[in-house]
Amino acid sequence: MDAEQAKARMKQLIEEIEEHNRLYYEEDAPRISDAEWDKMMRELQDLERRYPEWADPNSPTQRVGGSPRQSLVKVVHQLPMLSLANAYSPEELREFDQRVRDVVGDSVQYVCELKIDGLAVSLRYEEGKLALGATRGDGETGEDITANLRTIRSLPLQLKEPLTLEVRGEAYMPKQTFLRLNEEREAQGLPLFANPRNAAAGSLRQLDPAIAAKRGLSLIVYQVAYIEGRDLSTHSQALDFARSLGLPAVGERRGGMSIDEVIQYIQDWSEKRHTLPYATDGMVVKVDNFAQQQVLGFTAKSPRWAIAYKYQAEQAETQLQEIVLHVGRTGVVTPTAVFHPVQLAGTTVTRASLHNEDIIHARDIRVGDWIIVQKAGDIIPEVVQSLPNRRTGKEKSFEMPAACPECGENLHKFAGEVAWRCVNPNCPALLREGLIHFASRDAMNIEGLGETWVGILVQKNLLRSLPDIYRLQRDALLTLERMGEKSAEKLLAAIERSKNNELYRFIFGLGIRMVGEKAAKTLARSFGSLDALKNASYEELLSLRDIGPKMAESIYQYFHEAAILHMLDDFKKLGVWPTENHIVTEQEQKTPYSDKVVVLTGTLQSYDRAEATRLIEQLGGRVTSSVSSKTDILIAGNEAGSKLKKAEDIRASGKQPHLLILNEEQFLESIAPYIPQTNVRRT
Ligand SMILES: NC(=O)c1ccc[n+]([C@@H]2O[C@H](COP(=O)([O-])OP(=O)(O)OC[C@H]3O[C@@H](n4cnc5c(N)ncnc54)[C@H](O)[C@@H]3O)[C@@H](O)[C@H]2O)c1
Ligand SMILES: [Zn+2]
Repeated sequence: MDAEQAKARMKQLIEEIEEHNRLYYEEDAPRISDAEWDKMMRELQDLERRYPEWADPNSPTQRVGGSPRQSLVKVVHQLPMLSLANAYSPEELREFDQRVRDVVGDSVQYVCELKIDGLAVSLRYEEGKLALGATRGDGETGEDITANLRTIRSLPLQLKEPLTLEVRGEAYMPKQTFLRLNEEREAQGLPLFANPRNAAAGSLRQLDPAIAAKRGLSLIVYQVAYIEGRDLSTHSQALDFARSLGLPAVGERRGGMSIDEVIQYIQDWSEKRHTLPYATDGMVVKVDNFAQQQVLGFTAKSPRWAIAYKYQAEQAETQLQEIVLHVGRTGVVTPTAVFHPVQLAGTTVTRASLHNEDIIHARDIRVGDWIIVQKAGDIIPEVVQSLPNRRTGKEKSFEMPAACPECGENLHKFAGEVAWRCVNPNCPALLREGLIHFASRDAMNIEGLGETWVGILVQKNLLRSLPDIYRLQRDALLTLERMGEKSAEKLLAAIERSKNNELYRFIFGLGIRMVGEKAAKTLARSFGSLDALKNASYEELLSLRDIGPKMAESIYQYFHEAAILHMLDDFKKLGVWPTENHIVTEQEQKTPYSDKVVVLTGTLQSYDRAEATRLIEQLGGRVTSSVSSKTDILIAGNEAGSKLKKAEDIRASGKQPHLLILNEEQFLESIAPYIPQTNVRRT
């Protein structure tokens, strides 16, 4: 490669890496595997080393993470939050050790800690109380996620001593929780998270703490950045002290090691780590002594006193036996690879989702092929590639059938989608999955009506639609094998009880495409009844908080389908027609903002400008940008300046004596009765 080619390649790599960083750090939805990303990054680092004259000072090799999300309040870190340099082999660890000893001498001792795959957060306690929690962001500026972090049970809100300090840690989603979350999302037809790290990041970086609270996140503290009035001399000591204060300091750790011992320790954990409840992707090696750390210092991107050893994703070769198809609740037909059992990251694996037809063809995967499988993020099995040179000629290319494997109707592919769907509303697969979802805990919560009984009841023709649940009779149930008197009564009682459910549960249970629990709550609160929701226009739907054009379209279409309207009639006749008690609509209820002219100034901690604007508009107000005698309400956040002054002047001058000036707290109070409860705090 000549210099010109190298220059072009570097530019191309930077562009690609930046796009993937955006998807990964800002959207929490990576499109390539970590291994692929690491490879690009290494190539770029290598080129920059060989052609320093072309190296871009703003290259992703010189920067940490991504930009903070616009909708969240930004936090400037008092001490920057950095990334870690990586090592992929014992040789690279020895090189690291050499660099360290060149600077601080041979007395150095290392601490090793398992590297949990989550997201870095910084936590500030003031006089023992949790005061601020933030994401890493770009290392300099992160996002305020205090409200979400408060919902993590392993995190103390109050330390055992009233100290002011800052610690860093990894917020993560345990493996089981992650798998369950993705199962739920799949059932709801929502996009899946690629790995626990993205799931944890996605949960913490959104605006509703109620959602974070439900996501079962956990946290481990791996660094004490600062403690007021304490002299600690080693990292190990600092973590022990953090633990004594009640902080969940990292437990899988060992100190006092030479580099040989470090390499052995890493080896010892390479298999054992799979038995931990959380996903790990490496081992962090740190110089223990703070004075030595200080001498070593930092690069722009990472400390020179630490390095992350990354474990290779475990891979295995096996033979693909068949590709089976599963029809989900939304009708999406997903191909799954079934192969000879292999051991991967501590479990026996026999299947892996192939996601869709395009992926199968892009990776040229044929039935009968030898394939390489691995666990992505060491959790979800995936087929990496086929091994074409081991083919015998008997392998068969996969072809998506034209008809649904469950009902035989033609499958459809919608514009812009890669998935094939069964759109037959009477497809037994759709019916079965739909019933399971309707009865599930977060929807109508009908205890006893799980996968097994739904399967049986559908098979026996006792359930042919959702409303059929409310037509089940005791006698019919008792004809079923393994259904005793007691269970039948319990089931019928649970069904009866569900008639009194909140409206949102019913809306969520309907399984409208893209409508998750949160959107269902918004719809319930905004429309108050199914009759109103049924008749909502596309524009009305679109005007709601959290509902974008695609979702609005999906809801609108749903309620304009004859079969659906027929089904809703059925529900109504059966007395299943929940309504919302606290309806909020502009027409029915005047709010403090109805017909008011409102100006926002300064920064609010709870909402960004766009959101606050939308809220006020939903409550009937009109938001303008400048203060005048027509202004009715001024909402003044932190650092409110000239507009606040002008409003005070106008009020004092008598031109608009009723001009109301609210600080953030008063603003929150004024809107609280009209928005869904979001202040979920542990008690
Ligand atoms: N697939 C993609 O598109 C894509 C894009 C960008 C980044 N990535 C992945 O992200 C990685 C880079 O991200 P990064 O900069 O966050 O680096 P990193 O995750 O490799 O290492 C730094 C992080 O490790 C974490 N950590 C866990 N345990 C720790 C401990 N005991 N001590 C110190 N830190 C600990 C901290 O959160 C710290 O910020 C890449 O290796 C790549 O795998 C993937
Ligand atoms: Zn079908």
